[in-house]
Amino acid sequence: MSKRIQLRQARRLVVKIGSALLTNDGRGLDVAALGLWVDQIAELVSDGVEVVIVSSGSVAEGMSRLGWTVRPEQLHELQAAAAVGQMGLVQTWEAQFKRHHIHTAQILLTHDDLSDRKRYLNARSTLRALLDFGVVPIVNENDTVVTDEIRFGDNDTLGALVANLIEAEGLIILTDQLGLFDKDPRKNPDAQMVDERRASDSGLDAMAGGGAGALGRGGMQTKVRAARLAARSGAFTVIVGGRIEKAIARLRDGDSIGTLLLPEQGRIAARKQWLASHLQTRGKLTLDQGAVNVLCRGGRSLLPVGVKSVAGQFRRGEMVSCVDEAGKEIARGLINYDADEARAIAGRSSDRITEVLGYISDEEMIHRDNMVIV
Ligand SMILES: Nc1ncnc2c1ncn2[C@@H]1O[C@H](COP(=O)(O)OP(=O)(O)O)[C@@H](O)[C@H]1O
Ligand SMILES: N[C@@H](CCC(=O)OP(=O)(O)O)C(=O)O
Repeated sequence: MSKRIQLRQARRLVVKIGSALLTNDGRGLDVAALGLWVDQIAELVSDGVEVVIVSSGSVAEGMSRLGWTVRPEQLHELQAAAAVGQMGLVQTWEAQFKRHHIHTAQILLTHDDLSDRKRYLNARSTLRALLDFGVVPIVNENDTVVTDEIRFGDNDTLGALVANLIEAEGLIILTDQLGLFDKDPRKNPDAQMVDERRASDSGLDAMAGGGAGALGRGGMQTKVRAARLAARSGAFTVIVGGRIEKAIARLRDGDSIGTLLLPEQGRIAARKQWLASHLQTRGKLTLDQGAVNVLCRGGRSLLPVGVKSVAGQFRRGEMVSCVDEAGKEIARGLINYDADEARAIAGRSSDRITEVLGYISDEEMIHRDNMVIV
């Protein structure tokens, strides 16, 4: 069997696990299965791989704890079930990772959090800090405060958005089927599994038309869509059976299990394209010659010390243009400070930011990952 290099080389991964798998098809949290995934993820972590888990199952687990056998129609009942079930989910993840002396953290997100630039940067900084500390974040939708998402949303999309957010190399979607089939295998016993495709392949849509299982929200359609979303930041997606023995460890070894959906372009090119597509700039930073030279060499962040003046009104997370003293545009990027704060720290060394602002969110005015040289 040919080996897949993508997974062997990955340093940062998102692992998304669906409701049916996590809750033993709705019978209650499958602690044994969860423990086995944790063992494999702990091995990745000790290998130096950074892992974020996107865990579904709060509604299913809440229903099971409350003794409900039929999924309620009322939104607030679903939200109540999610709140009850989330307790069990995070407790179980925490207890299982504790066996490996790994800390976990609960992150509850809504789609809005990731579309608002400022909150996007905040979520990104928190997740990055957790990963730096060797913690495994456990992400789910914040079902208490969302309305549409609990009905139409799905964690496949959330998994892809998190992969974009942390610039993961790959998204692993564990589900109750062995992978993506050319038609719904529950209804078609002759269905064939897809081994590898481009995520953009339009032929995938017809295959994934079959709807979700009783507990899941998305089915394969949302998984294919998630793969396309992940591909926008250059990440690959694997859709794979979570009940396959040692699925995660085997993927890491490069085994061709499940379906691999590939991006069109690499991560750096994809990120630059994404940044470049944010055409609207909200402000302008004029840089001194030293900063211009450093940025033009590439691969470096912009520090406040290299900024001579700040024009415009903008908020943290918005796109600004960086120009040289003659007004020629050098770079664009997502700024870490509001306009007034940027004005206050411009020209100063980063170790004075706390003294001037009373706090520090980042040492850089614009981080190199959030900047494109023009
Ligand atoms: N082409 C397909 N290949 C595989 N599964 C499919 C396909 N079309 C529809 N499905 C259905 O999608 C289900 C998985 O989606 P879902 O229930 O949302 O899972 P999860 O809880 O893992 O997100 C499978 O049980 C399967 O019946
Ligand atoms: N926040 C919800 C997500 C539901 C969901 O997306 O389920 P799935 O399709 O099984 O991943 C929950 O935890 O139940």
